[in-house]
Parts: sequence; C-alpha cells; structure tokens
Amino acid sequence: MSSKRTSPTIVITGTPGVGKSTHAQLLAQEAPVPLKHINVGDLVKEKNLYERYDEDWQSYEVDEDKLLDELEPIASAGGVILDWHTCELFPERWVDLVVVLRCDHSKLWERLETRNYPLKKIQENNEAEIMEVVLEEARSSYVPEVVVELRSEGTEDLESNVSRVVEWIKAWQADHTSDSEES
Ligand SMILES: Nc1ncnc2c1ncn2[C@@H]1O[C@H](COP(=O)(O)OP(=O)(O)O)[C@@H](O)[C@H]1O
Repeated sequence: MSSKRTSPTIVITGTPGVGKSTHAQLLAQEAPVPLKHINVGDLVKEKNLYERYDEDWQSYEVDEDKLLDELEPIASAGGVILDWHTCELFPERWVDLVVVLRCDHSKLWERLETRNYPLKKIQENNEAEIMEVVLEEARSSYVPEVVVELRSEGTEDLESNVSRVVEWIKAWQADHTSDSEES
C-alpha cells in the first residue's frame, strides 16, 4: 500500500452478476473523493488486452502482462475502483480495500439468464458462487483487514454497502492525512 496516495484504490470483485458494476457506479457518484470506475472486462476489450476470444464460453482470455502494464500507473496512483470478477492478479501494493460481493445462487442464476450466457457458463458461475471461489481468492491474496464480504441481493443492500464504503473512505482519508502531517 502506497503512503503517497491521497485517494484509495478499491477493488470490487465477485462472481459475474453479483452487482459489481452497479455498486461501482453508485460508489463513484457518492464517494467523498473523485474515484474513477474501471470496468476491467471492458478495458480488456477496448484496449485489446487479450490473447483470444473463446466462442464456446463467450469470454476473453486475458493477456495478464498487458493488463498489468495498462493498470499500473492508474491503480498505483489511487482514486480508482477496479471492477472485475477476479482480483488475485492485482498486486497488494495497489490495493487499499477489496469488496467481495456475494449473492444467493438462485438469484444469481436469474440475473445470468437475462444476459443470455450459455448454460454451461451460468452453471460454472453459479457453482463458483456456491463454492465461494472469489472470496477464497481474495482471502488468500490480501491481508484480512483489507477484505470485506458484503451481500448484494436487493436495493437496500446496494445502498447500505455503498454507504459503508463511503464511511470507510472517510476513515481512510483521515488516517492518511494524519500520517502525512506526522511525516
Ligand atoms: N444489490 C442489488 N440489488 C438489486 N439489483 C442488483 C443488485 N446487484 C446487482 N443487481 C442487478 O443484477 C444485475 C447484474 O448486476 P451487475 O452490476 O451488472 O453485476 P456484475 O458487474 O457483478 O456482473 C443488474 O441487472 C443489476 O441491476
């Protein structure tokens, strides 16, 4: 974690369909500091940061080195929300908070069906949610204090989660400011 940052880098992660982009958009609006929302999946497509497109799974195989090079200056500077379905690629030094969103699997199934994903992709994502794959990944990649697991099933969850992260940002800023004054 960089002591030079004046705004945090926040990762919002979780199985596809849990509500990452919805949360990231609202958080970018409500945050007390400017936060740039980066939908990493969209960035991969826009900047051709992939090796190939898999038709069967309707997904891109990411070129991890290219993606890391693209994100390095942005994420290490702070003031950013990284929205992606995986998080272990991001170096610890970039990351101040990792929000892992969770959703009941039957609700998640309905959300993914509306995206017209192939059945096997819906099944794979649903199983990953049940098995807590992204949560385990976050817990094994970052120190426990940085990782928070939040439910994302209804609008009340969305609002309370975003308020909670806004409060966390205020506390982070207060800590950061007092650190810089002392040094
Ligand atoms: N907490 C929530 N309350 C109500 N609807 C939600 C919530 N989280 C996600 N959704 C809905 O689920 C769908 C998928 O959300 P999205 O943010 O695109 O997920 P992700 O970015 O994780 O793939 C959207 O239609 C969104 O409106």
